Amino acid sequence: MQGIWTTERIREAEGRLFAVTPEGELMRRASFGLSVQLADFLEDHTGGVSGRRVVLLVGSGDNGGDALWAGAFLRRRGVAVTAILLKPEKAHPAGLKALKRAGGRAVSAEDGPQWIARADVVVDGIVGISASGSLRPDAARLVDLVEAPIVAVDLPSGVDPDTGAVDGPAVRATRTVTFGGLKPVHVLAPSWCGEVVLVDIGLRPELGEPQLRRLDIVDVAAAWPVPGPEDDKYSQGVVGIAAGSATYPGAAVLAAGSAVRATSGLVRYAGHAADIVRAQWPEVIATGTVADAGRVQAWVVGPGIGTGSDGRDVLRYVLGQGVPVCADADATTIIAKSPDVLDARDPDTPLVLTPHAGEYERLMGRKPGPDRVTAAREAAKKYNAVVLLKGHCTVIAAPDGRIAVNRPRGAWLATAGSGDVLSGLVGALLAAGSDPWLAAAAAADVHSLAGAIAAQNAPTSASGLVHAIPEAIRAIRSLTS
Ligand SMILES: NC(=O)C1=CN([C@@H]2O[C@H](COP(=O)(O)OP(=O)(O)OC[C@H]3O[C@@H](n4cnc5c(N)ncnc54)[C@H](O)[C@@H]3O)[C@@H](O)[C@H]2O)[C@@H](O)CC1
Ligand SMILES: Nc1ncnc2c1ncn2[C@@H]1O[C@H](COP(=O)(O)OP(=O)(O)O)[C@@H](O)[C@H]1O
Ligand SMILES: [K+]
Repeated sequence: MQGIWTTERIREAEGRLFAVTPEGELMRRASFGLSVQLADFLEDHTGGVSGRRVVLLVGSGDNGGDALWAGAFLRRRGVAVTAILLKPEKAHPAGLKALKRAGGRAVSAEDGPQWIARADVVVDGIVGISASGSLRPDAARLVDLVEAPIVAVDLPSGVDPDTGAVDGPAVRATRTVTFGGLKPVHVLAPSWCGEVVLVDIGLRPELGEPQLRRLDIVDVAAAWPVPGPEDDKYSQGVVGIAAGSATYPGAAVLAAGSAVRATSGLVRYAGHAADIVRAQWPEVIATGTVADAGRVQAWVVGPGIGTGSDGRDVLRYVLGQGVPVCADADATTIIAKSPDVLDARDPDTPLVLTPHAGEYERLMGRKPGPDRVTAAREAAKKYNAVVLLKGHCTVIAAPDGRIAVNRPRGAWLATAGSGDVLSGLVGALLAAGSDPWLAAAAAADVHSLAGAIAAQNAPTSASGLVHAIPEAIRAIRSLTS
C-alpha cells in the first residue's frame, strides 16, 4: 500500500530530519534527485541532454531553491539553463549563486517570455508545499505561454497540496518530482501532476503512519477472494442483490452480473426484475422479494429500487439481517430522507455507502466541496459506515479514520450504470468476508481497471464493464503471481 502524508506531517518530519542533518543537505538530496529526473525527462522527450534548453520558473521559497540547485547540476551535463525569477529579491540565495557559478542565467519575469518560447522543458519551481491558492497573475501569465512539457518540483503550482483542488490558474505538469513522501495532491489531482516520481531524501523513518493510502496491485490481488480446494458455492460467501424495479430493470442486471463475475460462488437476486435477471444471468437464483431470497452473507441494496415506501421496506429488511450491506444509489437517498431506517441495523454490522456528489449532498446536507477527503471522513463518522465518495479519484473513508484514494485509469467509467457495476463488486467482496474498507477500495480499483480494459481508448458501457471484470482480475493476479 502506498502511504500519503499531509503537508503538515511532511513539514513536521522534515523539521525532525533537519535537526539531525547538516545544513543544506536535504535540499541537496532533493535537487540532485530532481536533476537526475530532469535529465531523464530531457532524454525521453528530446533524445538527449547536453545542449538542451531548460527554463526554470522560480518562486520565492525553497521550491524555487530546489529548481535553482537542480539547474546548477544540469549545467554540469551541458544543459543551457535559464532561471526566470518571479521575485528576484527573494530567490533562494544559495541556489541562485550555485546556478550562476555553474554558468546558468537568471532573468526577470519581464524578460521571461523569450526564454520560455525556446525551452525544451520548463521546470515549475514556483511554489511547493507552502502554497496557498492558485497561481498569482505574474506566474499565471508566464505559465500560459509555455508550450514545452513542464516538470513540476514537488507539486504543480496552483493546485492545493492537501486537497488537490484547483480554483484558478495552475500548472499542468507532464511529470512531478516529489521528495520524501507522497502528498495528497499526488493522488487527488493526478491529471495535474502527470507521472509522479518520488525521490528518497531519507524522510520515511520520520513520517509515521500515513493519513491516506492507495492500494497497490498486490494489495488488490491479496484482497480478492480465490476459492480453495475445500470451498463450495456457499462457503465463499453468497451475495444478495436487492436492486431494479419495473422501471429500472437494467440496474438489477448490471449489479447482479457484476457480482457473478467478481467472485466464484453464488449470487441471489430479489426484486421486480427477477425474470430479466434470470434471462441474462441464468446462474443467479432470483426471487421476487428479499424475504424469500434465502440466506446471504452480504446484501447490495439500492440500484434502481426507487425511493418510495417499497424501497424503504426493502432497505429496512436487509439492514436488519445482521450481514454486511452495501447501500447504493436509491438506498442512499432513502437513508437521507428517512434516517430512521438505520435503526434496523446492528451498529456493529458493516455498512458501505457509495454516494456520488449529489447523493452525498442529500446524506450530509451540503456538497462535498473541494476537500473530498474531509467530506468522506465526516460522512463515515456520521453514519458509522464506510463511505465511498465517487468521482474521478474516488475516496474511501472508514469510520475508524482510514482513507484510501482510488487510482483512476481514464474517465471511461463516467457512463450510465457504472455505479451499479461497482456496487456488485463491493457486495461480492463483503460476502466473502473482506474488511469493508478494503472491500470498497479493492472494488473501486478493479472497477477502474475494468473500465480501462473495456474501453481501450474508445467509449464503453456499463455492460462492457461487467464483461471486463474477469480480465481485470486476471491482469491483477497475473501481475502479482
Ligand atoms: N523543508 C525541507 O526539508 C525540504 C523542502 N524542500 C522544498 O521546499 C518546498 C517548500 O518550501 P517553502 O516552505 O520555502 O515554501 P514554497 O517554496 O512552497 O513557497 C514559498 C512561498 O511562496 C509564497 N506563495 C504561497 N502561495 C503562493 C502562490 N499561490 N503563488 C505564488 N507564491 C505563493 C508563500 O509566501 C510561500 O511561503 C517544498 O515543496 C520542496 O520543494 C525540498 O528541498 C526538500 C527538503
Ligand atoms: N470522470 C470520471 N473519471 C473516473 N471515474 C468516474 C468519472 N466520473 C464517474 N466515475 C466513476 O463512475 C461511476 C459512476 O457511478 P454513478 O454516479 O453511481 O453512476 P450510475 O448511477 O450511472 O451508475 C463511479 O464509480 C465513479 O467513480
Ligand atoms: K512547484
